[in-house]
Amino acid sequence: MLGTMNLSVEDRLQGVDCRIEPGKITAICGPNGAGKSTLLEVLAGLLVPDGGEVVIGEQGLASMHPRERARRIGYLPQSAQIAWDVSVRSLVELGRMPHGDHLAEPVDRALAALDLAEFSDRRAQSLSGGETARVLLARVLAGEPDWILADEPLAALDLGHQLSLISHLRAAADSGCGVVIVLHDLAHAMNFADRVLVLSEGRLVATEAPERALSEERLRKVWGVDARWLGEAGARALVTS
Ligand SMILES: Nc1ncnc2c1ncn2[C@@H]1O[C@H](COP(=O)(O)OP(=O)(O)OP(=O)(O)O)[C@@H](O)[C@H]1O
Repeated sequence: MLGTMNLSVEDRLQGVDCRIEPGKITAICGPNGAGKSTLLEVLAGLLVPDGGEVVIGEQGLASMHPRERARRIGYLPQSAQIAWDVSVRSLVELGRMPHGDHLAEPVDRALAALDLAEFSDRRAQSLSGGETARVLLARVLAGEPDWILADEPLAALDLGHQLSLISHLRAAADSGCGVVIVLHDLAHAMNFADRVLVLSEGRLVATEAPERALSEERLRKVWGVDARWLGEAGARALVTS
């Protein structure tokens, strides 16, 4: 379990209590500035809250050794860029650093999962935005963390790679990993997440199954949008009119 108790960060998050389960995909949704990235950074241990705490299993995140934290949590920031002039494979291998080993198998698996085997020898800095996003996620997967925390991982991907990425995140969740993703695309959250946390102005206003968390009434209240869900469970589309 990854959870927070009475978390606060300046005027960005207030009194956030959440409990996130392993083996599931949890989406964090909310309007711009609601505090989604802030919550993810705090969950990853990259931002120290002003109040409250983050717990992972039975342990407070603050008391965990940084190497242990890096082994347990793989974090993918929003719009990340690659600063090193190295090959794609070398970059993905950096995911093994917290383990202090050079195991090839998890690196090969991560490269294959993200359709990157043919890019292995390319210079990482020569990739397109979407390819870069896939390489950075492959680095996270190569570390085989218990938790994957990803901020808008679908944003730079074309539709085919979005769906492929979602299926790999689902496979990670099915193998017991807890997957937490910030998503602006509410249809993706509705169709692919097991739980949805909704943030509004720094407060958590829902932690529920997607159908309830993203009800039409909540879209009106939180996003200020009149929209309707069409289609069947698992294949919903959001229309505005
Ligand atoms: N480093 C920072 N210092 C102070 N305030 C910040 C900082 N980063 C973000 N904020 C503010 O905190 C609030 C929450 O920001 P955050 O990035 O968590 O929102 P978000 O929900 O992820 O937004 P978006 O959908 O636009 O990415 C915003 O009002 C933002 O301006």
